[in-house]
Amino acid sequence: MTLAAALPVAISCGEPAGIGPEIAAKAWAALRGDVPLFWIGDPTHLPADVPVVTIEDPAQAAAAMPRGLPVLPHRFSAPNTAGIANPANAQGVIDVIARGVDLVRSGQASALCTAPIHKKALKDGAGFAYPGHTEYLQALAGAGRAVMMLASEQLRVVPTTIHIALKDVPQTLTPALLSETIRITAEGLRAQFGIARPRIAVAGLNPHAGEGGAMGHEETDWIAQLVDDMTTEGFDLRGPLPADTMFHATARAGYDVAICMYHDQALIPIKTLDFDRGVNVTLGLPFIRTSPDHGTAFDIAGTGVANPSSMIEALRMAHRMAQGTYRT
Ligand SMILES: NC(=O)C1=CN([C@@H]2O[C@H](COP(=O)(O)OP(=O)(O)OC[C@H]3O[C@@H](n4cnc5c(N)ncnc54)[C@H](O)[C@@H]3O)[C@@H](O)[C@H]2O)C=CC1
Ligand SMILES: NCC(=O)COP(=O)(O)O
Repeated sequence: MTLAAALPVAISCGEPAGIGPEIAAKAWAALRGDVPLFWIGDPTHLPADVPVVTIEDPAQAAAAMPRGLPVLPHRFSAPNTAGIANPANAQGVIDVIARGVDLVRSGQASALCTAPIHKKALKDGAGFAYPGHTEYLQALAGAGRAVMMLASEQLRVVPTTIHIALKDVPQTLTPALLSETIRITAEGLRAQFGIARPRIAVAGLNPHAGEGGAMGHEETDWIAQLVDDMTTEGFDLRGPLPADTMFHATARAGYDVAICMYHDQALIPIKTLDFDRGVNVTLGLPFIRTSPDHGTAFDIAGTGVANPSSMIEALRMAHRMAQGTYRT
């Protein structure tokens, strides 16, 4: 399909005080011949030297791409300062995400690629009830559970529990939650990544995967049994594996995705291996959503040094998934 004929990917602006506007503009410059896209946000938040083409309709995005970053304007009411979130802009950030979802679900955009939000700024500024995009998109979709996966060339990881305090992980982690996470992940890898029978590694919760009950009991109580039961059902599973030894190169070659028990168990290995090229993709939604793996980077916002590579990978992945051509 030609660039002009393909539906564009919608980019939500994310936190305007962060690096989101800068990496979106840099991604446009890198992808203008490859990926039709448009940015939803306030054009005054973009770096001053970015050529902007204001559009009224996503259908105008592809034709605008050679001339500048296509922008579907969404005006914010309060001033924006790089590196300092303005609470008065929090609701605008949330509204732009919802607008992007509407455009994808109404068939005007092919996928949503979200620039990073500052979770605390949204909570403090607008009482945002969700700890992240994943949970918000799940609520907007109203179609069951959404699962976070981070993917790069070297590794894919899924945190079973996501944005919760470490002390709450053991109670939140249940057989039903883990089983559902494995099912959604397997289906997502089949449908969106072209892996017919994904090889799935399941991490333990405790050091050394509990070492037979010597260092924790969740593995012997139920995780090992769940892995056995789902293997009998036909899933290609291994585990529970000690998390400290399942991410080295030889171990990684043995599976397509690692199901982890909590946020940092999953995200530390992938961000250490591939911070610049990791992509956050939400599985289980009735539409495509990707995002860079990093956050708002307030410490470098406005300085022009932000690396757009992860954003570029996220946009490429979204576009190829929408075209049905994304294969690992
Ligand atoms: N998808 C999303 O909306 C995400 C949002 N966040 C949010 O971002 C905020 C800040 O989180 P942090 O933990 O500080 O992580 P961060 O990723 O924003 O920054 C961590 C470090 O990496 C650097 N960095 C990040 N992205 C970079 C890029 N593209 N180019 C060059 N350097 C880069 C930063 O300058 C900083 O030194 C938090 O509110 C967090 O919740 C974090 C991850 C994803
Ligand atoms: N650490 C990953 C992260 O916070 C991204 O979460 P989400 O906003 O994509 O749900």
